[in-house]
Amino acid sequence: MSSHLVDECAAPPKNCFRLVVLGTARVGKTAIVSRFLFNQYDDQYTPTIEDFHRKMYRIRGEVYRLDILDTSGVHPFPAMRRLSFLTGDLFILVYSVDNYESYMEVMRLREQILESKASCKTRTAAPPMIIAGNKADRPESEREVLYDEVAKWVSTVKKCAFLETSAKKNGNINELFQTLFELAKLPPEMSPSLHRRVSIGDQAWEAAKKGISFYPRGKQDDNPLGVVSPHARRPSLRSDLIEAEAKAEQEQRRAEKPSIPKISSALSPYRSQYRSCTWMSLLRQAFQGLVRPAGGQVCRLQVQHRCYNAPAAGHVQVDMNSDTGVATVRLNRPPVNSLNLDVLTELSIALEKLETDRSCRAMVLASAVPGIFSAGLDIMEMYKSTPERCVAFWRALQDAWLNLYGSRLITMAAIEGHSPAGGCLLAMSCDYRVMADGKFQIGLNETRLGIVAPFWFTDVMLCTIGHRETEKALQLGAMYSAQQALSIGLVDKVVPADQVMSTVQTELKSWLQIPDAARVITKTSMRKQVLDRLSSQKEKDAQFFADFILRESVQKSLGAYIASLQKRKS
Ligand SMILES: CCCCC/C=C\CCCC/C=C/C(=O)SCCNC(=O)CCNC(=O)[C@H](O)C(C)(C)COP(=O)(O)OP(=O)(O)OC[C@H]1O[C@@H](n2cnc3c(N)ncnc32)[C@H](O)[C@@H]1OP(=O)(O)O
Repeated sequence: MSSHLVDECAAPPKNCFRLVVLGTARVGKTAIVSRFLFNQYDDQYTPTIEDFHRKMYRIRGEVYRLDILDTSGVHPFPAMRRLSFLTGDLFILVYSVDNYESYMEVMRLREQILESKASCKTRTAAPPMIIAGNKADRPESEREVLYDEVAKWVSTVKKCAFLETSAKKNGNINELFQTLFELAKLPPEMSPSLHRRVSIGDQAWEAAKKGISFYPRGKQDDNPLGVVSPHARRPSLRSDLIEAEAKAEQEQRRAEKPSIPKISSALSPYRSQYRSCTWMSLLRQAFQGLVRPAGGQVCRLQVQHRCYNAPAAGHVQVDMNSDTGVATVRLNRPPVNSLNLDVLTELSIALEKLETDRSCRAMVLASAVPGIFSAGLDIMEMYKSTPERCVAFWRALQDAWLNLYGSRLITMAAIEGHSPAGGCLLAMSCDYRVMADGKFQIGLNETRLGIVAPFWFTDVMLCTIGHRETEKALQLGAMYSAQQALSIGLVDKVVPADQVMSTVQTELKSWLQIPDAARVITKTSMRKQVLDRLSSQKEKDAQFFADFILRESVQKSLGAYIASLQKRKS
């Protein structure tokens, strides 16, 4: 490696770290990051959705990479938030000294991070954290959080430090990072005052990436230096997972755990259990601690790299048209787009990303599998499962639905095939539905499986077709043809299969003419009650689902239904 090369790719995994900054809105998270990276302070408050920064260092001949995730204070995106907990190596939790509630949120955040890390069995439980009591420049009369109270609490928690800071006055910002880096055993030179900041233009950065020295010819400079990447883009979920897995391997090696089974043999038994799961999805589940490989041991990761390098799973394909601001999201899990934990997680994240993409105004939900919109929830997720997996699965469904039903975007369902149960829920949760005429069916058929549609499925159907039709539809587990669905208002338009997409595009034109703000306020006010009803009892609902679905009688019904599906086929 050239001693002068500061290349994003040149940092070995052991030298790559992700710092996640969390806290409620308006506590100064972005201001702290901005001080650290650019020594700048902006008095204007602009809410952050999620900002990503990358700083590269060259320290004692080695290249280091620090990624910084500056998160949203209001957290409407639970999947993204959980991912930030899982992928963070070190954390800054920020509260404002004039806001006691923001301090309480910091205490909650710490618990949630530890919970996430503990659920991911390949990671160590307590990552290094520092608590920042920001806005310490505020007059004492406005102070709501006492220094001593926080110091006392922090003294009782592991791998945690505390400082009061002022991003505005640049008070203790350097110390904040220095203390955190020390706690995390990172090179002290990563602190702002201990390296030379290199301001680098795009061209120079490109030169550096090609290995061309950006120092004057012949001049040697071995002092530590740091450069903020001008092109930092948040890595994809897939890259996040690859990196997190690589880290987990390192941690494990460090812990010198003996006799780790090879992943290929360790995970083999699960391939029959989770039909048509890809290796990628199994790995993800293993990473989430939801699948325990044979012998209950943690998997070897060298092999995982090979698996990740295989074609991406891509159960949810997103195609963003930046000219029109319309994204097309296609479910892609042949043969029937059944919704398992993996698909639901991918869907949630895709929706969250579109939600934060300011250029996106509308979304078409469709299928990449001919003849199927979605066969609903993956029955295999509910059959002979464990309570923990059931809860995780249900949470993923809740999140995906909350993101879809609560989306600010214009959402349209292009139903080009069958759409039972969970598939019908997804379609009903959009603003408009176009369905293909012919043999395809749609409806909430849960009772036919011996299960019961949860209250939020019912609520959405009530809002779509009214009380009387819902009552009949749910009790009978009715499946409707496209024409029948049109007659009760379950879909808005029926057209020949090859015209579904073009009809959606035509309909979208009139929706796109409405000013977004007025439309979003209207949509929110219409949907808020239904969304709030689930949001306020997510955990209770997840637990209830797990208890219900694992009942012996329900399992028996599901078993019989699975057999009937297979019999019908043969
Ligand atoms: C008191 C309050 C209670 C609170 C909560 C309690 C309970 C929770 C309720 C949960 C709500 C549930 C929602 C759901 O979504 S349940 C899923 C319901 N879905 C279905 O019933 C669809 C069943 N499938 C079909 O009807 C057909 O497959 C089709 C969608 C019409 C497509 O037909 P076709 O193209 O002929 O395909 P095949 O039938 O041959 O299927 C291909 C293979 O796929 C398997 N399959 C089908 N659907 C599912 C599914 N949903 N999950 C998993 N696997 C599925 C099918 O068995 C075939 O497999 P094989 O090739 O191995 O035989």
